[in-house]
Amino acid sequence: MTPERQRAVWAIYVWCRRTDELVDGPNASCINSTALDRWEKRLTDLFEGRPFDVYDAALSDTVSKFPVDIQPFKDMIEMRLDLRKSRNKIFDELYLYCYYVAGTVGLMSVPVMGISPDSKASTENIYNAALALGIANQLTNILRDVGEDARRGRIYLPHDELKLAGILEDDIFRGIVTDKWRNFMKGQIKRARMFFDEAEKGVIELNSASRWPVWASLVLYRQILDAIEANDYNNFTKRAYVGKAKKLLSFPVAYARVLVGPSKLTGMVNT
Ligand SMILES: CC(C)=CCC/C(C)=C/CC/C(C)=C/CC/C(C)=C/COP(=O)(O)OP(=O)(O)O
Repeated sequence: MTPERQRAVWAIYVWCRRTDELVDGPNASCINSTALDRWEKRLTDLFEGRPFDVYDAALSDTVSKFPVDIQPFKDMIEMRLDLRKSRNKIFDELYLYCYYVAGTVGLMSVPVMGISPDSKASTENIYNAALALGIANQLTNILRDVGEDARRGRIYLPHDELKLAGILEDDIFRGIVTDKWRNFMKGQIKRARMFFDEAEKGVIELNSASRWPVWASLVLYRQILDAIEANDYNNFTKRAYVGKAKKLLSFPVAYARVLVGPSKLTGMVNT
């Protein structure tokens, strides 16, 4: 990415990381809605060019250079307290959680990545693809960390789908890979891949300088799903990850994939 875009992505990352630490970090129990109101006030101040500290100033700089919208940042703050729960009854609840923790990051990123001047796609479709990548990444993150989250007393997977698959919470806490678990995980992985497919349609519509890093990140994160399958769905005690060799191989493949622009590839048809 261009140095300016790199700095902008770092500034967004740092703000998201600080927000995540506030709400989900080691001292989250001391953070109440008043504290989050103060954090949101700092956000509106930095968007208006009045940053509080050097990190806020980095995001102020980004806001002054790219048409970044404040709403996804507010969304990431607004709902975090309500969503800080350790269970999801249905997928809609899990989806909402993924939107606020990761979908928002996709929406924050599009103005920095830039849309190709050759793109024929609607802005809405491109933002939907960015949202889908955030959701896909977060779902993958959740499927990778089932054992780790369970050890923290958290089961993000939809309760109704677990019940339908005949899986009890205790089965997850015990961490035994059964055929029921394998079948359940196959469905979860299939759904996560659907969101990656949705995201793919939008990558090619981005500015040429941004396509490769975004595509590479999509390919790399999606390969975590392959690693879970390769581990025979044991995401209880085995951490699925993409090895260095496979990662390195992914970069030239990703580069070749995005060399052509939206005008030549069947990117996103205006629907
Ligand atoms: C596709 C189009 C049109 C644009 C791209 C838009 C982008 C860049 C989307 C990506 C959004 C993104 C990076 C979301 C964050 C996903 C995620 C799982 C974050 C978790 O981060 P960590 O908490 O550091 O992960 P670990 O759990 O591995 O520590």
